[in-house]
Amino acid sequence: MAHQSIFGGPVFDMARQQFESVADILEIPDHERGRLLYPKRAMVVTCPIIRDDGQVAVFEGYRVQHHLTLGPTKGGTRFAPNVDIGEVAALAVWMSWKCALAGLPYGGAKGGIAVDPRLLSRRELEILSRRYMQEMIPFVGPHTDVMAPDLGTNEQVMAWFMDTYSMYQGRTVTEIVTGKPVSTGGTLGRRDATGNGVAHLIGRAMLEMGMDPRHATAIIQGFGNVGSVSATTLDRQGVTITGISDRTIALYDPKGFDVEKAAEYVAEHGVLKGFADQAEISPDDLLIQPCDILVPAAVEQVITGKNAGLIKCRILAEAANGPTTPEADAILAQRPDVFVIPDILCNAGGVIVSYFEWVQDLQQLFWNEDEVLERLYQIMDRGFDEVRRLAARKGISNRNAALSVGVERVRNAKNTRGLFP
Ligand SMILES: NC(=O)C1=CN([C@@H]2O[C@H](COP(=O)(O)OP(=O)(O)OC[C@H]3O[C@@H](n4cnc5c(N)ncnc54)[C@H](O)[C@@H]3O)[C@@H](O)[C@H]2O)C=CC1
Ligand SMILES: O=C(O)CCC(=O)C(=O)O
Repeated sequence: MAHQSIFGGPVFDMARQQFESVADILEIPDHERGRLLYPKRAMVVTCPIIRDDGQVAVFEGYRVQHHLTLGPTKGGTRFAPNVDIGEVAALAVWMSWKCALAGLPYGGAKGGIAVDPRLLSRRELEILSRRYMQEMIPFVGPHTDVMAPDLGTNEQVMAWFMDTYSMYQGRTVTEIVTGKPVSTGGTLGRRDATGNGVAHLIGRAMLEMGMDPRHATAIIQGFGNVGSVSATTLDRQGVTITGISDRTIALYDPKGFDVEKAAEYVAEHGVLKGFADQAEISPDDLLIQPCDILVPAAVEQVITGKNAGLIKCRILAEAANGPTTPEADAILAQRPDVFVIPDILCNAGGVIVSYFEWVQDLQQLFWNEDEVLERLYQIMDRGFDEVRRLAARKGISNRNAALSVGVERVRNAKNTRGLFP
């Protein structure tokens, strides 16, 4: 970039550093780098709503479309208090490499509203969701940009997005968002897809390392959609879940937790606090307890230069986007005892099944759950094999291998289309 970009901040800086490392490995010339890294389009909207007490509150919303070279852009929408344009841009960049690694015909996008959804009533949440989609209408479309759930959003929010867009069009447009309830054009298998995919690839890593799930322990940070499904799926495979946490509490018990019960508790109370408070541990300490599998499934930048040397897992399965900083990566590069399943590979199950949902909505032809799962695992296995082969051949980390495949696919498509696609 010839001038200071508006895309900055610690999370975008991470995406930029990762990209530069991989661009060096791939020997991408300088003149191609800015075009590959910086987002194509970004939108900032102001969403006013009338609160239940009659006061007007104003929230800022964002949507960043990273590249449109391979098809529409795709990615989730995040409702969280500290969302900003830099974070959303980084998440959009990661979506691009993730979709390309999985071979999906999409560029990456991400959106969000700077709001704590837990502080809104259901009515306020609905109005804000609808207002955000209304503001985004000129910017999105089933062949332009297709939203999905992310941190702080869920199937219900997707249903409101779809309904708002459809009312504007005067017809039902289910293919405008994915991650919808099955009753309104959603696909079987999407709700559990990300966590299922995470558990599937942990299974692949355990197989490669000769580990028996029945003798393995796991610690999961974050107990929302992705964390709770990863935990319950691993539990069903025989893994003992010795640590769980959310934003309210971290719990550790070497004997293991009944994670089905924990999920029921969270479904009823919204948070883990109160579930097994006698096992409370500090959130920082949870991450450095001995375990075979550590699954960050919450927010960015939790494995850092400070704790990367202290974590005691054999598998680090990045269910969250961007949980590991470049400083931590440098430390992990000196730790062959830790097998990293990088985020763009590990959590790709969500967008892969979103792609299936979009295809089904476009065709109005719906698949059964076995078909969804079979195709999901096929794509995830292909990605895992590709990453492991490239990492071995080039002697690079799994993260650099995964990013190399994604970045190179986008680069090839851009170069084949020409300079101004
Ligand atoms: N929902 C999806 O399909 C996908 C989500 N992801 C990523 O997975 C991660 C989690 O997303 P979801 O489960 O959908 O969100 P969610 O909103 O359903 O759950 C988030 C969980 O993390 C906890 N949490 C938040 N801040 C925390 C902190 N500082 N420490 C510990 N726990 C914290 C929350 O209390 C909650 O339990 C995010 O990084 C998201 O980008 C990635 C791919 C797809
Ligand atoms: O399902 C999707 O389209 C995107 C999910 C997502 O936001 C992610 O993979 O980070």
